[in-house]
Amino acid sequence: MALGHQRRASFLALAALAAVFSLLPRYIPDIAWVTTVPFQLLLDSQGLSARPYASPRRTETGMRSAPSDLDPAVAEKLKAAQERISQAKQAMAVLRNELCGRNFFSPEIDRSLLIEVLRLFAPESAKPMREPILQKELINMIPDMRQDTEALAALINAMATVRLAYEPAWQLLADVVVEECSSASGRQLVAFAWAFATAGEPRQDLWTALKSMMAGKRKELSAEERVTFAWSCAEVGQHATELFGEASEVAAEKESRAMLEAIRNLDGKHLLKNPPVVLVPDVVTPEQSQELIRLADESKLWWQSSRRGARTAAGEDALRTSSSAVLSAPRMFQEPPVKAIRSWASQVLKVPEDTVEALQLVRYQKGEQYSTHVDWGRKQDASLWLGGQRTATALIYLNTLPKDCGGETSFERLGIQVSPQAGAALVWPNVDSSGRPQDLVEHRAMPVLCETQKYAVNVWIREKPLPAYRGD
Ligand SMILES: O=C(O)CCC(=O)C(=O)O
Ligand SMILES: [Fe+2]
Repeated sequence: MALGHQRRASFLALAALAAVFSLLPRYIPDIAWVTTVPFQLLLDSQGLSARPYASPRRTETGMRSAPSDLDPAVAEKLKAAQERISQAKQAMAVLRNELCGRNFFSPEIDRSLLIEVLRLFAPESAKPMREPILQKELINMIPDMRQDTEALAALINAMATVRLAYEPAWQLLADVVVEECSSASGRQLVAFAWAFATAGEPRQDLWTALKSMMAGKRKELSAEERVTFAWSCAEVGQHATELFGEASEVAAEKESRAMLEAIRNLDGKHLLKNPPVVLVPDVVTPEQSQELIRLADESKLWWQSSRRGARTAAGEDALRTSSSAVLSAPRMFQEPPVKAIRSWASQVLKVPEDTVEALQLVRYQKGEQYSTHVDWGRKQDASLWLGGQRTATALIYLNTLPKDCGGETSFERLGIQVSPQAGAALVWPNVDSSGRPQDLVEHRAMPVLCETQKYAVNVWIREKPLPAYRGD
C-alpha cells in the first residue's frame, strides 16, 4: 500500500514534468521531441520500459534500423523518427495498460496520466508521426472497454480535455455509450455528457440515451454535477428541461442591485445616469495592452467571430465580422496583465473574481464590425447554467483609433457613441435592479474605416461564480 503511494507520488511528479515539456513544442516547434526525454522517464516509472533512452533494441518493435550507406544527416533523421514512433507506441501501451489492465493503480483510473498521454499527441508538430498510432490504438481499445464505464468516462474526459479531433473514436464511443452504458452511475453520465458537449457532438440518439439514463439517477448528483449535465445538454441544443427545468434569464435581485450601485460609484466619466454608462480611464497600461495582444497572437487564439450566435434585443442574429481570442487556458490566468484586469474588475465592481469570465479579446481590421446586439444570454444560452446571467460588461480598449477611423461603440437607444481610447474601460449593466435583462443597452461596434486595427477586451461579469475551468 505504502509502496503504491510512493510510486504514485513519484509518478505524478514525472507526469507534471512531462506536462511542462509537452507544452514546449507549441512554442518551439524545432524541439518538439524534447518531450520524449521526460516521457521516457515516465514510462520507466511505470515499469513498462526498462530500456535506456537511445535503445539499441529499437528494432525489436518491428522497425528496420537505418541502412549504413545513407547520407549521415538523413540517417540521423531516420533514426530519430524511428525513435519517436517507438516512443509513441510505448505511450499507447501506457494508455492501454492504465485503462484496460488497471493492475497498477487499480481500481482508480489516473486521469492525469491519460491527459498527459493524449496531450503528447496534441502538439501540431507531432501529428504526422503520432496520430495514426493513437488512432489505431483507440479504435482497438474502446471496444475492449465496453463494460467498464469508469474507464470509458476517464478516457472520454481525457479526449475532451486535449480536444482530440479524431472523429471515428468519438463516434465509436458514442455507440458504446448508447448501447452499453445503462449501468453507468450518475457521475459517469455527467462525465460523458460534459465530454461530448465539449466536443460539440450533436448525435440525437446519444443525447436521448444520456438523458433517459440520467432520469433514474439525478438524485445521486451534487449541485455542481446537475449544472454540468444541464449545461452539456443545452450546449448542443438538447436541453434537459424535463430533468432540470429551464435556465433563468433573470439574474438574482441582490447581485443585480449591487452591480448597478457599483457602476454608479465608478470613478470615471459618467456618460449616462440611468442606466449608468461610465468610461473609466487608465485601466490598463500600453505595455499591458501589448502583452495581452502578444499572448493571443503567440498562442494562435484568434478565430473569425461567427456571423451568427449573438443576438439583437429582438432576438435576431447579429452580424460579426471581427476576430476574437478567449484567454481561457489555466496558464493565462497566471499572466500578469490578465491577473491585473481580473482583479481590477473584481475590486471596482465589488464582485468575487470567480464571477469574471475568461477575458475575450476582439480585433477589427478595416471594414470589420459587430452589428447591434446585447451581451446578455437568452434562455437557450447554455452558459446561463454555469454562472447565471451576465450582469455587466466592461469593454477595455487596448488602442486609440485615429479620428475619422470609425470603430466606435454605439448605443443607439441611449444616444451614446464612444471612440476607442487606449486603456479606458467602458462599463455598463446588462440587467436592471430587479435582475431583468435590458434591451436598452443593445450596442454595436461601428466598422473600422482606416487601414488600422482596433483591439479591445471584453470583461464580462456573471451573477454567480463560474466553475473552475477544466480544459486547457
Ligand atoms: O468592439 C466594440 O466596440 C464592442 C464589442 C462588443 O460589443 C462585444 O464584443 O460584445
Ligand atoms: Fe457587446
